[in-house]
Amino acid sequence: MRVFKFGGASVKDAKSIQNVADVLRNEGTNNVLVVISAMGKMTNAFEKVVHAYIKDNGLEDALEYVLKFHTSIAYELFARDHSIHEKVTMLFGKLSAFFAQNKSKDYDFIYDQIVCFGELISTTIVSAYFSEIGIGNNWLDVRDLIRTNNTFRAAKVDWETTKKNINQSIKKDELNIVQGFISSDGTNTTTLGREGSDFTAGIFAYCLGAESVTIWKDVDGVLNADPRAFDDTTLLEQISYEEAIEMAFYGASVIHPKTIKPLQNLEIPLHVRSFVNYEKPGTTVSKGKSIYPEIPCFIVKKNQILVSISSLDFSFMVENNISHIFKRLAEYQLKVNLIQNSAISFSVCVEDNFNKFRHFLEEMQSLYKIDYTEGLSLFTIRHFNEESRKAILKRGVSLLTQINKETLQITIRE
Ligand SMILES: Nc1ncnc2c1ncn2[C@@H]1O[C@H](COP(=O)(O)OP(=O)(O)O)[C@@H](O)[C@H]1O
Ligand SMILES: N[C@@H](CC(=O)OP(=O)(O)O)C(=O)O
Repeated sequence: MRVFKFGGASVKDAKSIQNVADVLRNEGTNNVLVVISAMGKMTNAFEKVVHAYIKDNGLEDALEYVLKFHTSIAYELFARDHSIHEKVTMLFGKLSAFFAQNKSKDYDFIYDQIVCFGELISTTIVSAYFSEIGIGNNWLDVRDLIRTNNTFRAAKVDWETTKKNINQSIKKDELNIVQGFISSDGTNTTTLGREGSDFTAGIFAYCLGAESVTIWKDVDGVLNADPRAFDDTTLLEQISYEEAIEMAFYGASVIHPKTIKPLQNLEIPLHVRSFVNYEKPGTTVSKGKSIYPEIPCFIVKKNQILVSISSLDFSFMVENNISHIFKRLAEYQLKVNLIQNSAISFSVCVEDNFNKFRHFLEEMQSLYKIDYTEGLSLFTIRHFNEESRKAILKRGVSLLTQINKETLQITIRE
């Protein structure tokens, strides 16, 4: 069986959904399982519904936006009297029923019960469209298949139950359609973490012992840099699982990091291909050659804060105070991207995704001498050479550099 994953960008409007059908016709639909994400940026839009519901402010507008988005796509794809419109209305009815019945104040629980509708609606529309144009398919509710614990928004997979469920339900000689990102603890909906649909594809491939996984993208494959941040990019034809994990670790946003391990365990090749130029082979991630062509790869992380911490009495920064600092960094959910230590100062480059840096600072300033610079970019170059290093240094003032065997990292004020 082949597993395909179509992300939000591939189903962002009616035309894109028609294009997905073209891709499948070209690839063949027998013995295929398709994982589909919410359309376009709909998960972000459903997050706004969550905030509005919790704050009890603006819920109607937030809902109206997602409803209009989906209904207009459905009206473009189907006749006015098609049963899909009723199905979409029913799904929104289920969401309203949740608002009416919910008594929980647990943010993460509420989040999962709401955002899951992005994937439920997208797969319902895509499945109906495929049926309409003669592509028979088997729509499945992935919540009956992927079993997790109840850590809402970051659920952990129960692999044994999931494998059993999947192998009992998937029709191997048909086109199966499932939702990415969402799952269940047996009672309630859970989610696997933002951008988790790639991981869903990895879960299915592992449980089915699939022949391959293909992630269909709006780019030709894995490039040596994000084309949104770099002008000249080159397609990587082949990378190893380890290289893909390294790239994801440093922040390349092209493949979700959790996807690789289950595939590597069974040596299932992962293809990253273009849903626009679908005749092209794209990138293959598999066992073997680390990277081909062997060129420097660039990863950039914006909005970094470089913090330099030294003791107030000029004593050395050693185990006891560094361990204390790390404990606090974890408590304030500051993501550490780079660490450098010298005798009296300890530097970290962090990301403040939860707006907690100010609180961290307040606490630390009473204990240590702190210098910090905000608004930096952290550039990582895998397989660096002198030319690539110079190219990055041209982008601004370098504040901190670190070199590992294959990897150069530079914090820059652009
Ligand atoms: N190294 C890279 N190679 C290819 N694309 C990359 C890379 N790094 C970042 N990207 C970006 O990832 C985008 C595709 O991811 P995304 O929009 O999240 O797709 P999806 O809708 O499938 O989740 C590309 O348009 C590209 O801008
Ligand atoms: N819709 C979810 C899951 C996902 O993976 O989406 P995408 O494939 O569009 O990145 C999200 O946006 O987080």
